[in-house]
Amino acid sequence: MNNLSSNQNLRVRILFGCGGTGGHIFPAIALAQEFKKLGNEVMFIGNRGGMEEHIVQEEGFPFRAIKVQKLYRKFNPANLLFPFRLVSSLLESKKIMKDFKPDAVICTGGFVSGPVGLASIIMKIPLYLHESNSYPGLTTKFLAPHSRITFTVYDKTKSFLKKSRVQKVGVPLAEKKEKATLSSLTEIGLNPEKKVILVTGGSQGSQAINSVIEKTLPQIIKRDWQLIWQTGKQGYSNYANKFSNLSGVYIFDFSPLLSSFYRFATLAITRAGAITIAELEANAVPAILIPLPTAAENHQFYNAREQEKKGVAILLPQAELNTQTLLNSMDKILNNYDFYKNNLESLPPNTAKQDIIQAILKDLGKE
Ligand SMILES: CC(=O)N[C@H]1[C@@H](OP(=O)(O)OP(=O)(O)OC[C@H]2O[C@@H](n3ccc(=O)[nH]c3=O)[C@H](O)[C@@H]2O)O[C@H](CO)[C@@H](O)[C@@H]1O
Repeated sequence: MNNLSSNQNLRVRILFGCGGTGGHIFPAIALAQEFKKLGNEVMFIGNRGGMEEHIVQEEGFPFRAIKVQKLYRKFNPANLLFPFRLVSSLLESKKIMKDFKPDAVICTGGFVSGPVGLASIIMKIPLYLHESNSYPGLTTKFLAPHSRITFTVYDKTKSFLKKSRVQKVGVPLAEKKEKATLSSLTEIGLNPEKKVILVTGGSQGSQAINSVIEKTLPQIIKRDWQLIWQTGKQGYSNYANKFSNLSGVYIFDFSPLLSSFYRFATLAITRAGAITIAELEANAVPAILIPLPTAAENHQFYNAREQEKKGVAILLPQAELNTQTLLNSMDKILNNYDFYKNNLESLPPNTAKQDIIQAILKDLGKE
């Protein structure tokens, strides 16, 4: 057998099911990029109208939309539609699988993972899961007993997935599209000589963080610090109207350039989403983490607590968040900057993508 035909035998077709928030979509994008580089074929299923629809297609991957109904944890009239939508989205997923004929299905969370994972179980297609959070989401808990491997990030997660084969790997980080020219802060109107505070509320932005940043802005400017500020879509035009012409402030709703901004950040003020935390580590950026209090089972708090224990971040609960506590936390990091930087730089490298792909190919007998 020549090399080409033997490689063709090793190629696999991978179908991803993910959606809802960037935190569920980007780990799948990361794996898809890597699988594709190795010559494999990939496809995505996501919710029609969900943020995955444009993110996945912007990344150049084939995308098929299904219509899914989220099952809310608390009573919500929309839950009445759930059984009907589950059946129809399951049939839609099965149809896509019959056409695409995947060797494996990978679900990285979000309610769209439910019907996609379920269809793969019914069709006996090997299912793999990735859970970025310390406390697993509903779909992960439901699907995990049927997955070949459930990949996790935190030690604690295993205790919630007792009937599953679990492998701890970390968060696969996507290669974000870079504007090749963003090589200096001057390109976004900032001064490379001055300190830069990066504010990001995760893929959807954070109103609580935005509001305290607005109040703290005069002090930030007085101290001659600069601000790269992601507001999220909600409230963006209001903040942009007020502050986009202010010297030392670069404001945006959502940007594919976030990875560039990490590179220029002296410190960051963020929620405690799993992907944001992994990106902060990869870019060695000390952070003030303000966990989203309504996150399922308070998982962002536990994420942030782990980071504080490692000496790479400060946990600032939202209930204590105000201009003074924020400025105190910034000062604490800036006054002990070497401590935080050294701890970040001593972390082991993130090899989650490679580890997951190796484990899946081995499990499929394609190594
Ligand atoms: C509200 C909510 O349920 N949040 C959850 C969601 O967070 P969320 O979707 O906000 O995810 P993360 O904060 O973990 O990551 C945000 C992602 O969006 C990207 N980004 C953000 C802003 C921007 O302008 N450009 C950009 O590309 C970041 O680089 C990152 O890759 O999923 C995470 C992983 O399951 C969970 O830990 C969070 O608790």
